[in-house]
Amino acid sequence: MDHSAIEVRDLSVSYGSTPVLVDVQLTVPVGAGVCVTGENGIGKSTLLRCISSLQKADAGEIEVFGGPPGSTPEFWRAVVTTVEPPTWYPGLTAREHAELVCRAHGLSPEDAGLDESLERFGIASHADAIPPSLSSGQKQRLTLALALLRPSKLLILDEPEQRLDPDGRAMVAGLLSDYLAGGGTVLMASHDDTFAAAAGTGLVSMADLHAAGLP
Ligand SMILES: Nc1ncnc2c1ncn2[C@@H]1O[C@H](COP(=O)(O)OP(=O)(O)OP(=O)(O)O)[C@@H](O)[C@H]1O
Repeated sequence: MDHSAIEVRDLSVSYGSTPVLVDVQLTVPVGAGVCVTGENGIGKSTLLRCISSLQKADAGEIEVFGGPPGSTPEFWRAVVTTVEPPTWYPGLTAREHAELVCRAHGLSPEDAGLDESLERFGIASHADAIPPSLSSGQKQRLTLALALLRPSKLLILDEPEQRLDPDGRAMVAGLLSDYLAGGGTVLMASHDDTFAAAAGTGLVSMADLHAAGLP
């Protein structure tokens, strides 16, 4: 049966008595790139967390590739989310983190292009450092390198451009554009319209996702 990559219907989330998402609707077809935009605090991360199954909504339905998010190993094989800040394994280097990601997905580091990836992301010279010792931008580069090193069908990225320098933003945008060209689906939140356009994603305003206007 054909289904969308993401289908969100009537999603509502409140923090205490404060509604953040009210009857939010969103459809992301397979192979599409969507960038959710909007002011700080409007609920972009909350939406991405719910779609990633990292947060329960108060009401509404979410389907990812036709099923409930987060409930099966198939979901986690298909979906990469960087919505939650990464946790690093104590004492493992950046390269060893990348090796783990490859092997967990049945790939040899050579076949996955680990060295090329570390090179492309500008972290090859820090491959033997542990991630907590990297700068914030280098940590973000490593996070995205790990996200793209493994096979997937859907990327859910919360402000992937944050902390990246202009060259880094252009490089990541190019890789996301390639990911879409290869048939992958991207849902991200961003404050950088230029980055979103370079990545090949279409802009969707968070305010417009509320069926009855903003809460
Ligand atoms: N765990 C929480 N407890 C209480 N309030 C929260 C919690 N998480 C988020 N909020 C509030 O919900 C609103 C939406 O937050 P969210 O992080 O989803 O917004 P955002 O659009 O991603 O913002 P930004 O552009 O700053 O990243 C904000 O007002 C925020 O303070």
